[in-house]
Amino acid sequence: MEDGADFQRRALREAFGDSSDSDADSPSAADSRGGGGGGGGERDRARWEMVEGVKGLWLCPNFLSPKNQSSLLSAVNREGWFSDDAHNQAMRFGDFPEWATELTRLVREAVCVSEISSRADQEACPLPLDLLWREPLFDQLIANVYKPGEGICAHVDLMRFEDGIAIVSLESPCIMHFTRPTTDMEVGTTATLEEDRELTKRVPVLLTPGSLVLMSGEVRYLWKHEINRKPGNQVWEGKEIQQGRRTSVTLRKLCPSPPS
Ligand SMILES: O=C(O)CCC(=O)C(=O)O
Ligand SMILES: [Fe+2]
Repeated sequence: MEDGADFQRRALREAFGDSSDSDADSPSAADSRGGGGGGGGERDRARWEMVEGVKGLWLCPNFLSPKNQSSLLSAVNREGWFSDDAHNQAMRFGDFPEWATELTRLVREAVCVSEISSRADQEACPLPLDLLWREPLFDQLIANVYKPGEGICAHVDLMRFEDGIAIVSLESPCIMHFTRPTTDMEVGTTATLEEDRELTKRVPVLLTPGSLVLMSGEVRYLWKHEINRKPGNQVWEGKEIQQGRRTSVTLRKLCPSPPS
């Protein structure tokens, strides 16, 4: 029997259908993934990987096709936020530019029309359904531009944002590290401080251009994330990643403000 989640997935798939009302400047559902060619309604499903050991962390490496990555990058650049070198971060609250509304729609679609990697629990969903169907899904965006060597310190996103955070990566690939500090309960359960430190988990995740990360629950509230692009810290499968400029778009939802 079809359960509620199956129904919602199917309904959304039908709603998006294979329409291809693509706008040259905004990523469109019709060719958001795959090789970026052809149109004709052919599109790969979003392929999701559950990051082992980090509850609530999901990676979709094929979220945007190369063509859609360049459309999104042009749309971000056209905002003029980064036209002078001194600026490397821009934020928008509430009123999203059209491309960000479209990007939000694509995130929802990628969760609904998806393929879960066989290692993951097939029932698992990259975003809990109550978050997936909230309106709006996101109302705050940050665009970040990083020069080679630049990154972001380990942090948990501010509590003024709700659960359910998305990060879209463009241009240079990078490794994001997730760390979960030892909880008070765990401290002292090992014989030595050295062993205590071992309990601190550190998980690297490769963010390739066009990928999407979703964080909810434990990873959003209990884990820190960090990008350290100083030499020696971006090593994947034994090789140092060649660094170029990296742009990211982070989408979040503000918590309702307390009544005044
Ligand atoms: O640039 C990124 O990939 C992450 C940005 C981030 O974590 C943040 O702005 O809170
Ligand atoms: Fe963050």
